[in-house]
Amino acid sequence: MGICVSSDEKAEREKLKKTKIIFVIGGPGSGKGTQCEKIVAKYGFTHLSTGDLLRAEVASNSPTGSQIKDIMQNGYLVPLEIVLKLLRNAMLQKINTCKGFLIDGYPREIKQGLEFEKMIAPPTIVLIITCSADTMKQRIMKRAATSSRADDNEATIVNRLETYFRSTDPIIAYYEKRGLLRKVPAEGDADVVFNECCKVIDIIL
Ligand SMILES: Nc1ccn([C@@H]2O[C@H](COP(=O)(O)OP(=O)(O)OP(=O)(O)O)[C@@H](O)[C@H]2O)c(=O)n1
Ligand SMILES: Nc1nc2c(ncn2[C@@H]2O[C@H](COP(=O)(O)OP(=O)(O)O)[C@@H](O)[C@H]2O)c(=O)[nH]1
Ligand SMILES: [Mg+2]
Repeated sequence: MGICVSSDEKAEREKLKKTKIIFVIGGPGSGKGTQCEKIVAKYGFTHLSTGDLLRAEVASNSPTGSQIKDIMQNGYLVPLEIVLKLLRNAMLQKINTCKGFLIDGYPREIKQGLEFEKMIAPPTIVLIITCSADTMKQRIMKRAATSSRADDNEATIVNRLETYFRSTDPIIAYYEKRGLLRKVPAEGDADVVFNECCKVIDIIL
């Protein structure tokens, strides 16, 4: 028996396939959010941070929110169906007006990336922002002073870094092999990092 796909759904899929999609990955505190903000200002892309979508879900006190609250507070990964559903809905809300998507903090494991391709579309490129664990730690501790994020504390940072380093090597290898990976070193000043991001983005426009 064939699967019935409505014409609306087909149209949605087609639109998503035509849109530019940039995955922005990098460790906690590497500067993903900062660079995305700059990219939005220059290129008019739509920025969707998976972390922000999940935090909004927790703040809404929905059943899903209470299911994921502790996972996030401890720095572990949320089940991928939950992340993907929130992401797809957010993309569909913007699909008619957006010039392209920056998907910040996604994928966290290869499986998240594969499911995204099945449900949505392949990414145009994968931008990885890289700096040392020490730099990430310092940046998060600085952000912690003003962020009021439940996971911006020393104990959770250790877990977040561990989760990141454990899952990222396979992601890098996977997208590198497909020729989609673009590496931007991020030890320096945010404006210098942005210059490098622009070089990568200008090529896909
Ligand atoms: N694709 C994603 C994105 C986020 N998370 C969960 O949401 C938390 C916060 O994600 P994010 O805001 O992206 O935080 P960090 O990776 O720590 O990055 P940063 O603080 O640098 O933005 C993660 O620790 C994880 O529990 C997840 O499970 N899957
Ligand atoms: N020196 C420097 N600091 C940065 C850079 N990018 C971000 N920061 C700082 O590091 C902290 C974390 O940045 P954020 O964009 O939230 O990183 P994310 O966790 O990867 O989204 C913020 O307080 C920023 O001010 C950078 O390129 N250079
Ligand atoms: Mg962020």
